[in-house]
Amino acid sequence: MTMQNDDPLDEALRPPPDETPEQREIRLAREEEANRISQAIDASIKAEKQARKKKRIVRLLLLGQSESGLIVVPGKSTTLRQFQRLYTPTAFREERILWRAVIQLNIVRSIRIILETLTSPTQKSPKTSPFSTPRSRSRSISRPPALPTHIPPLPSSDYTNFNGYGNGAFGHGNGNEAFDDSHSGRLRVDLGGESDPDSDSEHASRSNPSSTTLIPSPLEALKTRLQPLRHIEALLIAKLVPPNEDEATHLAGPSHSSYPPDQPGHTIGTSFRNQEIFVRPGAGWKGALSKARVNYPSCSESEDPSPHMDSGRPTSAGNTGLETPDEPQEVLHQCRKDMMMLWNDDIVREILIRKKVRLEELPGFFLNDLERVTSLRYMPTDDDVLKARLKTVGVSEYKFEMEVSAGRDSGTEWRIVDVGGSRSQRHGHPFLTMSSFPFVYEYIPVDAIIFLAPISGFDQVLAEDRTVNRLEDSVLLWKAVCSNKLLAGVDLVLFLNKCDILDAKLKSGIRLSKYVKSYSDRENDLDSVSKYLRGKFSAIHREYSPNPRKFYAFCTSVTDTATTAGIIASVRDMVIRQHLKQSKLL
Ligand SMILES: Nc1nc2c(ncn2[C@@H]2O[C@H](COP(=O)(O)OP(=O)(O)OP(=O)(O)O)[C@@H](O)[C@H]2O)c(=O)[nH]1
Ligand SMILES: [Mg+2]
Repeated sequence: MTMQNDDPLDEALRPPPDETPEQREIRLAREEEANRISQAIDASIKAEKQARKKKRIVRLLLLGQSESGLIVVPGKSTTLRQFQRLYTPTAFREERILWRAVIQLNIVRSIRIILETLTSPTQKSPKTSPFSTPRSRSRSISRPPALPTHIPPLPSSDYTNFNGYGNGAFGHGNGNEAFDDSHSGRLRVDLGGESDPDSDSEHASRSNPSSTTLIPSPLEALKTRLQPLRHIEALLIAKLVPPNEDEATHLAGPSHSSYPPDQPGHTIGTSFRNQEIFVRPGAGWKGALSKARVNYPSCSESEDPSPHMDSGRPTSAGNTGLETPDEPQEVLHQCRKDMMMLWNDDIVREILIRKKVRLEELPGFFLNDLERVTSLRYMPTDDDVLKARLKTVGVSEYKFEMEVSAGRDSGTEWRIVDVGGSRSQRHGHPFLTMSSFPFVYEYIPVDAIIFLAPISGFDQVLAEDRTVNRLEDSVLLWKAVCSNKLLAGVDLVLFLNKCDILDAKLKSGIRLSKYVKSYSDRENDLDSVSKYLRGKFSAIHREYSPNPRKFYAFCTSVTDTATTAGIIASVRDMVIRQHLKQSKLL
C-alpha cells in the first residue's frame, strides 16, 4: 500500500517523470502564459479599486420649509424622487408598488378632510405680507383669536349632523341604513331655500328640529358605508410606521387652521392637520413593506389577468400579518362608488368651495383618479409616486449611482440629503435661522443646496404659527441660508416650486398684490408673478451672501416629469462642472 500524504495539487503540477525536452518546453510556455494572464487580472482589480477610491461623489442638500397637513409643502422629497426616477429608473420602477400603501392612506385622508369640512365652523384671522420685516409685521399683524379646541356641536342638518373626526369622521352608524341613489347617483340633500352662502348661522337655522326625520339622511348612510376606511387607516399606519414610532401618528399641538379667514381651507379647524403620517427618512419603511411583499403585479392600470396575480387579487405590500392580500386595496375598491359619490356631489363641492378647501391643491390628492387608483390591480405610475405625500422627519442621506441606462455620468455617485422641514423639527423658532437646522452642518461639504420655495403659498399662513405667511416663512429661511457663513462656499440652486398651483390660483382670480403689497398693480399672471418673486429672492441672495458664489433659479413644478427632467439635467451639469472645478480637475 502506497502512502497518500502528498499534496494533491503538488501531485497534479509535478511534471510527468518521463517528460521529453519538447514537452517540457510546451509546458513552460503554458505556465508562462497562465502567469501573464493572472498578473493582468491582478492589475485590473487593482485599477478598479483605485478608480473606486477616486470615484466622483456629488453631494446635494435639499432645504425648504414644510409643515404637516393641509398646507403647501415645498417638494423636497418629490425632488429627490425625481432624481431617483431619472438616475436609477429600474430601481424606481421596482419600488412603485411600495408607494401604493402611501397612496391608499392619502385617499383615506382626503375623504376624512371632506367629512370634517362638512362640520367645521368658520374662523377669522388677519392677513400678512411676506416681504414685510418681522418688526413691521408684528406691528401690522395682531395675533388672531385662538380657535376653539373642539368644534361646537352644530344643530342637526343633513350636512352638520356628523360627529366630527374626534368622534369618528367616518361615523358610527350600524351600516343598515337604506340609501336610495337610484335617481341621480347623488346625495340628494336639500340645502333649503335661498340663503347667504357665507352664513353659518343660516346653515344652523336651516336645520329646524321640526324638519328632521327618522329616516337617516343619505349622507349619514354614506358615512356609515365609509366606516371601513377607519380600519384601513389604522391598518395603513401600522403598515407604514414602525411599531415603536408613536410620534408619527401623534404629532402634538392644538389644532387650528392654517388659513386666514378669506383664504383657502381656513375653516378646517379640526385635528387632521396634526395627524399627517411621517416616516423616518431612509429606506426603512420600504424595507419593511418589501420584505412582506409576495410579488409585483405586472401591470396595474389594465384589468387583464396577470400570471403574477394570486386568484386575480393584488399581492400585498403589507407587514402587519393581519391582512389578507392587500386588504386596504380591497376595501378602497369596495368603497370606491361611495367615495366618488361624495367627491362628485354638487352640494359637497359647494360647501368645500364656500369653506375654501381646495383639496386639489393639497399634497397627496388622488380623488380625481378614484376609479383607477382603487382598481384591484392598481400599480402606481411614476406620476402617482411623485404625487404621493409622505412627510419626512429628521434627516437622511440617499446614495445612488446613475444606472447605465440613465445615460452619461454613470459612475458618479450622488448623495442627496433630504431634510424634514416642519417647524417642529426646526425647534419651534418663531423666525428661522440656520441654527434651526443644526444637523445640516454634519453634511458639509456639499456641492450645492437646492432650496425649494413653494411660491403658490402666497395666500396662506403657517399651520404652526398663524401670524406667519407661508411665503414669508420661505423668504426668511432663504435669507438665513444665504447669509449663513458656514454655507458661504456652497452654490445655491433655487426652485420656486409649485408653479402649476400658482398658475391655477392666479387664473382663478386670487391676486398676489392682496398679500404682497409691493406687487401693486402689476399683471397678475404666472410669468409676471414668478419673475417678480424670482427678483426678490435673487436680491436677497445678492445682499446677504457673505461671498460671491454661483446662484441659479428655476420656476418649477417638480411633480411634472417632463419639465423637471430638463431642469434636473441643467442642475446636474452645473453641479458637476463646479465639482470638477473645485476638485481642480478642470
Ligand atoms: N401640484 C404640485 N404638487 C407638488 C409639487 N411639488 C410637490 N408637490 C406635492 O406636494 C407634496 C409634498 O411634497 P414633499 O416632497 O413631500 O414635500 P417636502 O418638502 O419633502 O415636505 P416635508 O417632508 O414635510 O419636509 C407631495 O404630495 C407632492 O406630490 C408641485 O410642483 N406641484
Ligand atoms: Mg419630505
